[in-house]
Amino acid sequence: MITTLDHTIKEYIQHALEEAKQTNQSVIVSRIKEVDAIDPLHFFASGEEIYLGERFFWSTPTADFTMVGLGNEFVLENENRTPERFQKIEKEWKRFNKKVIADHKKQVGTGPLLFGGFSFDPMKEKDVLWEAFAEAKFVLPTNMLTVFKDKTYITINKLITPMDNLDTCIKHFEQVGEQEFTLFPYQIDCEKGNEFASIELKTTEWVEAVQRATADIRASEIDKVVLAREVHLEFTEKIDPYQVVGRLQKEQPTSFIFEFENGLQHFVGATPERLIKKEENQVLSTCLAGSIKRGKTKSEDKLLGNELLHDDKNLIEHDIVVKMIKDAFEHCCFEVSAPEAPALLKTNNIQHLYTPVKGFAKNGHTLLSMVERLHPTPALGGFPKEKAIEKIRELEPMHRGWYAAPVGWIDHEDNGEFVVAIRSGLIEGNRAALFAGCGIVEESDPESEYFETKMKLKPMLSALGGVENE
Ligand SMILES: C=C(O[C@H]1C=CC=C(C(=O)O)[C@@H]1O)C(=O)O
Ligand SMILES: [Mg+2]
Repeated sequence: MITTLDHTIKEYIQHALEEAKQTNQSVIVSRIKEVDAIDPLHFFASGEEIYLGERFFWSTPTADFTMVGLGNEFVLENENRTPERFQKIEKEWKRFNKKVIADHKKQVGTGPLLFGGFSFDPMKEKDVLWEAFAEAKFVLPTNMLTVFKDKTYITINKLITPMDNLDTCIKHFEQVGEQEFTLFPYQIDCEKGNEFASIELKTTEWVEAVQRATADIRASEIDKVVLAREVHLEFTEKIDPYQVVGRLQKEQPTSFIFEFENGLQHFVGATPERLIKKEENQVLSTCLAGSIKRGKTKSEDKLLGNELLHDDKNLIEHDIVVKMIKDAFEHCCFEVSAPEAPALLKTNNIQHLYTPVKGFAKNGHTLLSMVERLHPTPALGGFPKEKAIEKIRELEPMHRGWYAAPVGWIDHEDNGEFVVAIRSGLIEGNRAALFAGCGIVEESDPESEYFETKMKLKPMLSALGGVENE
């Protein structure tokens, strides 16, 4: 389906091209259209032929906000091993002049925006699994679907360079009519499970690492450290990414679902943990740490929740996170507020202690500067921050890559949202590596922490086809 651009849009593109030529700087032109409802998973699948390896999927809890990107119009990435990796993305993004053509009033999450993420620890030597993932990588999607409540939008982006010619630019916007995406006949079978061939658990090394960590905490080297383990799975057939995302959406409605394609590898997960959300100068973070299983009945579930709310070990684990996030907010926000005591946040497989922290960003404190300050919170790293990261490097028998690191989006007005990429896995062909970690404090018992990682692996295991024996 080819849409014909009307006169004013053509003129708009022409002006952008003239500007690019005059200033010798590329200009981003972003055309947003409100359209009839499109199913996000179908839109995602419709990009398979042309955009495989260059797609992303994002939805917030209860799926009231979903974004799907198809095609990398351009990529900003760096291998900086210092905090500069955050600033560099922000600086490069700000450098582009952005022009927005819209036929409706402004809607956050449409128009020019970057989607991507960072690695957990850029100082850790790369390993084979994560070799292709940069320390920071963000993409401007060529086509993007945004669904907010009952409204659906399509954004088409183009990086117009001084070398471009007008006809190709106009064609770019003409060729991608929203109709094409609705007609894709893909059927997503969320019921069908994958048949799994083998599983590698790496249990012993991890339990030993937890024992060493508790000894170091007792020796007052550190207050808390989060240690993670990985599980490797192999299936008899290629894993279907739509099935995984579809099942995560269905089974984890209280989590953020994310999928980021990096060539043949897909980093995917369902995390309940928001790192930061910024809308104008309003900012919101969540402290999520301290865990217990779900009950089999309503009353057992309630009892377990109450036990968690009063459990000293879990409260210590949680309070360390609240203190750090509040301190970070005090530095860059005014009117910082948080409830006195944690509440419960329940996902399908686990319940957590939960404290939201709110504030208003002071002038000059941008979304990525706050991501930099917060990462990693003690829910993913530990406390004190630098010592905890060193401990993880020393004790953890794996490479985290993008696991437990910030993944999310940022628009051209510094609005956006980042989560921490936990309850996640890296998928390639018929293989998956899944990750789960636990906050280790002085009172931690390796056996119960191991059990906790098993609960945290369940969302991804189930989405992959319901392997029960992990
Ligand atoms: C590090 C993970 O979870 C963190 C988030 C919530 C609760 C946690 C805990 O109770 O240990 C962890 O700090 C993970 O799921 O891999
Ligand atoms: Mg825990």
